[in-house]
Amino acid sequence: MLAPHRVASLPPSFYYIPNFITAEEETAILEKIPPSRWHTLHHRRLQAHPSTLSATSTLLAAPLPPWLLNPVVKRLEEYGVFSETPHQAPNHVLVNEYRAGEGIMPHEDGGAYAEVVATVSLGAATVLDFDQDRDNISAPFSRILQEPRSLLITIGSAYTELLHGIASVETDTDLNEETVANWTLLGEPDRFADGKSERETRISLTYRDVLKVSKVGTKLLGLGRR
Ligand SMILES: O=C(O)CCC(=O)C(=O)O
Ligand SMILES: [Fe+2]
Repeated sequence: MLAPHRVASLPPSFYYIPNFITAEEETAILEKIPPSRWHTLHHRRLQAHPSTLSATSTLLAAPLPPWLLNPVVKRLEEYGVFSETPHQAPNHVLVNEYRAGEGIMPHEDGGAYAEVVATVSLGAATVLDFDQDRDNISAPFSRILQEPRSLLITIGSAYTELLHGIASVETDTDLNEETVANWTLLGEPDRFADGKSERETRISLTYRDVLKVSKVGTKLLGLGRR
């Protein structure tokens, strides 16, 4: 079921699904994001559900909130996205908010998670850059354009071995079939016909399966929520 969505030009395995959720579902999720849970960083805000991982990259077992489960996790199940990870389902979601002009420095994600990452984009489009080494971050090895309501799935070592980042720009430029790996999979390529995409506030939901889960203490200490 995922095969038609494979980004053909890229190793190891990227899949891009435009309109993974509807505009109504997008609005409903955006309205449910709890304002009290934001951690403010230099150039973005983020929140982790059900909680931030411990220093040993362990997750305290707790369910994801309903607004993160429905419809996204149900639909991921239909596509079998997490069917081969240790818990056969995502157990952790990072919510990142970027305003126009904000991004995330090129980084690798480390080994806390199974090698399946599913990212839902809300609110606005952005461009994710992939690079093979830190000395060459000005010329991305590959770029993926993520439209609002789309799903990007990365399977394999891409997130742990490739640097990925989002440039801190107000406008993404030079977008075309040659420079954007998922161009032929876009839902509305005509919107980018002039090669440009203006940034607006984008919220991403990054679904992952954390490998180490601790069931101890969640009930006893009431730590399930943070
Ligand atoms: O917002 C995104 O799409 C990327 C987020 C990311 O790379 C991360 O949180 O590690
Ligand atoms: Fe990352």
